[in-house]
Amino acid sequence: MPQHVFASVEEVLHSLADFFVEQASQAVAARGRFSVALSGGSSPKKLYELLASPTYRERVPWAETFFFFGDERNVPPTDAQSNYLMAKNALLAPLNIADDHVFAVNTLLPPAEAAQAYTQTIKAFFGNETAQFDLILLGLGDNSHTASLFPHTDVLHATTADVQAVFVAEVDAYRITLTAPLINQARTVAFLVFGADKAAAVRRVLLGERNVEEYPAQLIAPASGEADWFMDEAAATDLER
Ligand SMILES: O=C1O[C@H](COP(=O)(O)O)[C@@H](O)[C@H](O)[C@H]1O
Repeated sequence: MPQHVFASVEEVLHSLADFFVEQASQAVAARGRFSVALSGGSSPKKLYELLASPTYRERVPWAETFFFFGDERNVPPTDAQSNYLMAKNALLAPLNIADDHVFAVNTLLPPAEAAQAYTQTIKAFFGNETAQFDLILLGLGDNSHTASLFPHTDVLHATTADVQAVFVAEVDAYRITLTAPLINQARTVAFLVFGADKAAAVRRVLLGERNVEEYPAQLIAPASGEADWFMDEAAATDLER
């Protein structure tokens, strides 16, 4: 598992931003476009702001970049909990990304319908080819969830590469998420994790006994190779002992 561990969060973010630039350039050179699924939650906002900053904005082929979401909260796109809204404010609006390059989950539909519609959106984008994102960004919750693959939820048993709605008792809400089989089809997968509160989860997922019900992020095993982990020393600290 390639691990990129740095002392400061700033260094982690720069390393992942450089990785993003590299993946985007390679994808555009090889296939003429770059498809990326963004993560939500608390960690990626700083990455998106960095990518939109003067240091990076000229280095990414934004006109050829197409944005999807790895998971979404069941809230309107104007809600502070919305992953789409966070990405819009931090990345998409500052870069003036065209609307037809952004594929958000339609959360105005009931969750199961929103998931089905998003599956169709992804299928239509990839056409006759396998739905293989160039890059999927992921985070890790302190309970070892990633995307909206939460411990002990039905979606952990999904065998189809699609999008599903899942009721998560722990947050008392529906989430809409790419399934692990769909994530594992990606060309590259990158986790962004920082903070000491994630250290135990990092250790459980990377070094713990296999127990995907308890540690859902263990389901992530891209067919194309191993996922890259971008972490600060605080998050990686328990890997040493
Ligand atoms: O992959 C993801 O992980 C997070 C957990 O990240 P956190 O930074 O909020 O702890 C998850 O909730 C998020 O929606 C997802 O895209």
